Amino acid sequence: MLRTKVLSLVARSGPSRLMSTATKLTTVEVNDKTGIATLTMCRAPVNGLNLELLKDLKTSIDEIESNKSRGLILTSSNATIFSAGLDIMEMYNPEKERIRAFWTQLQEVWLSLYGSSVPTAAAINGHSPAGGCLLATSCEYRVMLPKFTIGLNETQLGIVAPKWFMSSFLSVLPQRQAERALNQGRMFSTEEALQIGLIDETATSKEEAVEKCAAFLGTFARVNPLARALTKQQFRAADLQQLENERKDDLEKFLFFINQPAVQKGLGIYLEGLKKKAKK
Ligand SMILES: CCCCC/C=C/C(=O)SCCNC(=O)CCNC(=O)[C@H](O)C(C)(C)COP(=O)(O)OP(=O)(O)OC[C@H]1O[C@@H](n2cnc3c(N)ncnc32)[C@H](O)[C@@H]1OP(=O)(O)O
Repeated sequence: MLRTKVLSLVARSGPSRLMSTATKLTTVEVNDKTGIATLTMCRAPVNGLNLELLKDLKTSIDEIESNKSRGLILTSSNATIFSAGLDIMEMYNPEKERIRAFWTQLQEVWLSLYGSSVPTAAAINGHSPAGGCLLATSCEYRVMLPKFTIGLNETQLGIVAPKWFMSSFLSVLPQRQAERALNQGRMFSTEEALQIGLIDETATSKEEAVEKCAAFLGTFARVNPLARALTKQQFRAADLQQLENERKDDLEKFLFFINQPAVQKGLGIYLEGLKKKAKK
């Protein structure tokens, strides 16, 4: 399943250029006028975060970082789903080595995105549960389309969001709201998310969401990039350092938890429910 990723400038058309195509689980397009990179997740059917998509995300974020883009907009090629979160198939009856690689890669993606020196925004053009919400809340700004849902619903699956998922959530919501939402595994509608402050703006189309994200990123045009990046990173340093310090421990805790028979049983039932719903 491992593939080689070719990183190069592969196409130039109009005002934007495609930076990476490679495996096609992510694409990166840079607007030549604004210098803003749009990172699009494109793993059918629901942008489930499996090992390969996580690898592509990490490579693309690093690429955007090293190309000194003026900003990063994260979005999805799916018309109704931003990301369905972690691919549950990675965690259900897992293969020993692969699940280690999977969790390690998820940690890598979070460290890169949450700690990115480039300003970040999410154009949330579809549902965004759990890991999808983690990606969105790791960005600095969120614009969402109506009639979708976002939240950390882990407790609904009988699993527990790790500390660093909470860190991203807490960088957006006040502690009281975050704690209640996580305990309930609550999914917010677009309108509710706006009201509570989980998202910053709404938009009626993906194009408008991307434009609004670009306008937010444009507010940094006159700010010294180094000063801005260091300020952002200082705000996030404690959260990032905590995971850096506890990475091995976090992995072992995850493995222990996910391999509990009761957790496996719960995931099996949840998956069954998803599949039944999809067939209807
Ligand atoms: C112990 C450590 C905890 C770690 C923290 C965990 C974080 C996570 O991210 S766990 C994953 C949580 N995600 C969810 O609960 C989302 C579940 N999915 C949905 O709610 C919906 O699928 C949807 C709202 C995202 C999209 O709905 P819809 O457009 O109606 O699509 P379908 O439900 O019909 O799904 C199509 C297809 O995709 C499969 N699928 C959906 N989500 C996942 C997923 N997260 N992982 C794996 N597979 C998923 C679904 O089963 C359907 O499959 P088929 O039946 O084979 O078509």
